[in-house]
Amino acid sequence: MASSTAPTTFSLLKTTAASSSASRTSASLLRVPSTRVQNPVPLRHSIGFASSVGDSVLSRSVSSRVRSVSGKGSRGVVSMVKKSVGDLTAADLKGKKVFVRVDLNVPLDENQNITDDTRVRAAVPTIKHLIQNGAKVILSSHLGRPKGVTPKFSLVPLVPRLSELLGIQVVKADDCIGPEVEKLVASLPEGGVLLLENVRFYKEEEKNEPEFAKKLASLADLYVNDAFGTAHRAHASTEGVTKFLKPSVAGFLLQKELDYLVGAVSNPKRPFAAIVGGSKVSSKIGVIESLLEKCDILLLGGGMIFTFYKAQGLSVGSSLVEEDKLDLATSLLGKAKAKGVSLLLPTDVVIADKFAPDANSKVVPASGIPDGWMGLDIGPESVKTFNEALDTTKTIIWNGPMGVFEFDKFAVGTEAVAKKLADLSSKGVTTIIGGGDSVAAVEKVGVASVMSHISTGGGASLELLEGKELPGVLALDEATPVAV
Ligand SMILES: Nc1ncnc2c1ncn2[C@@H]1O[C@H](COP(=O)(O)OP(=O)(O)O)[C@@H](O)[C@H]1O
Ligand SMILES: O=C(OP(=O)(O)O)[C@H](O)COP(=O)(O)O
Repeated sequence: MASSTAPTTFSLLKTTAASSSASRTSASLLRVPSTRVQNPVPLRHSIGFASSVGDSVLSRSVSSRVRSVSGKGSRGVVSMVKKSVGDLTAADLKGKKVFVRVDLNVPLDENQNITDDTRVRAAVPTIKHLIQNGAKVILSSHLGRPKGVTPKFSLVPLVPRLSELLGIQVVKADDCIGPEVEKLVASLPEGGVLLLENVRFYKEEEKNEPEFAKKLASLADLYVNDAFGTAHRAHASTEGVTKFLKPSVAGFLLQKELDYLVGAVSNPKRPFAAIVGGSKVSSKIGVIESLLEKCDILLLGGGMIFTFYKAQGLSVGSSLVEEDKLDLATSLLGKAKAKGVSLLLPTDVVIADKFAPDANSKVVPASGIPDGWMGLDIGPESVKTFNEALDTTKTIIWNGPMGVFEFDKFAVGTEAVAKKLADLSSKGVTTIIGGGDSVAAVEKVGVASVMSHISTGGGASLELLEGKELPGVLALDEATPVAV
C-alpha cells in the first residue's frame, strides 16, 4: 500500500497541499492545490453548441444553443453555431436528394462481421429523421484506409445492419460516383436510402480534389455531415463537397458530439474534473494544456505519470518515461498551480516485473518503485483519493486509461474509474468519455449506456479537446449569428 508520507522530492507539492483550501482529498496526495472553483471560463472555441446537456440537445433552437454558450465569463462573444439538420423544415427536405456523410468505419472480423456497431447505431437518428421527412438519402462513408479499390474494405457488410436498424431495405451502389450511381439515385423513392461504395476507393477523396468533390455533390441537392469520427479530416466528402452543396448542415450525431466536447467542456457545471491517462504525456500535452484552462481538478494516470514522477526526482524503475519531456512535466505542474487547478497524481502504483499479463505484481507507494519493476496501473489508495475528488464534481471528462487495462491484472484502476463515473452519472453528474481507449474500458465494464456522452471519434475528440477546430465542422453553414 502507499506510504502516507510523501517523499522529500515532493516537498513543493506537499507544502502547498498542506496550505490548500481544497483539502477534500487525502493529505498524502501529490497535488497542486486548487483555489478556483467557480471561475469564469474562457470561451476559446468559436464553434459553440449547448452546454446545458441534461436536456435534449437535438431539439433546441439555434438561439438557445448560442445563449447557453454565453455563460459566465464569455463576455458577449458572438458564437458561431453551425446549422443543423434539425433546423431544416419538412418542406426543405421532402423529395430532396440529401448527401449524408456518415462514419461507418467499423471493426470487422475475418468473416466480415461487424464486431462493434456503435457507429452504425449512432448514424441512425439523422437518417431516420431524413426518411421521415420524405428525403432521398444518399449515404457516403469510408472504411479503413484502402489504397485503391480493395474488396475487403467494401461497405457491403454494412447493408444488413443498417437495413435492420432503419427498418427498410438499404440499396447498395457498387461505386460512389458515375452513371450507375446516378441511375440508382434517380430511382430512389422518397424515404429511400442508398449506400455508396467506400469513398476512399478514390485517392481523390483524401486529397480533397475539387473535381471529385464536385462529382459527389452532383448526386444531391443538399449536404449533411454526421461523420464526427472523420470531421478532423479535410477530405472531399467531409469538406470539399460543401463548396458545391447548399445548404451544408450538421447531423444530429455531429451536433451532439460538439454539444458535449465543446459546449459542456467550455462552460461546464462546476466543479469540473478532467481525468487524463494513456501511454505518453507527449500525445496528451495539447489536451492537458487545453483542459488546464477550463477544469478545477485534473487527475492524471496511465503511463504518463512516470514522467511526472521522474521530473520530481523519484525513481521509476523500468516504467515508461519520456526523458525529453521531464521539463514539460514540471512546467505543466507549475501551470496547474498558477491556474489554481488541483492536479492530482496517483500516490501508489501497481508494479510488475515484466510487461506481460502474467507478470508478478505488487502495490507500492509512488516513491517506492524498485529497479527492474515497472508501473502498470494506479494503486488502491489512488483510486480511493480520485473517487473522493470526483465525488465533489458536477462535470467530468475522461480521456485515456489509468493503466495497461488490456491485461486484466492491471485493469483495476481503469475499471474503478469507469464504475465511479457510471455511479456519478446516475446521480446527475455530466460524464463525458472522450474517445479512444477509455471508451473501450467503459464498454468492457458494461457501463457505456449510463454515461452522459461517449464520443464516437478518437482522433476527432482528441483534436476538439486540444481546442482545435475540425475542418468538417468549419466547412458547414453557419446558423444566423446571435449576439449574446
Ligand atoms: N503504466 C503504463 N505503462 C505503459 N502503457 C500504459 C500504461 N498505462 C496505460 N498504458 C497504455 O496506454 C494505451 C492508451 O494510450 P493512448 O493511446 O494515449 O490513450 P487513448 O487511446 O485513450 O487516447 C493503452 O494501450 C494502455 O495499455
Ligand atoms: O476511425 C476513425 O478514427 P479514430 O480511430 O481516431 O476514432 C475515423 O473513421 C477516421 O479514420 P482515419 O483515421 O482513417 O481517417
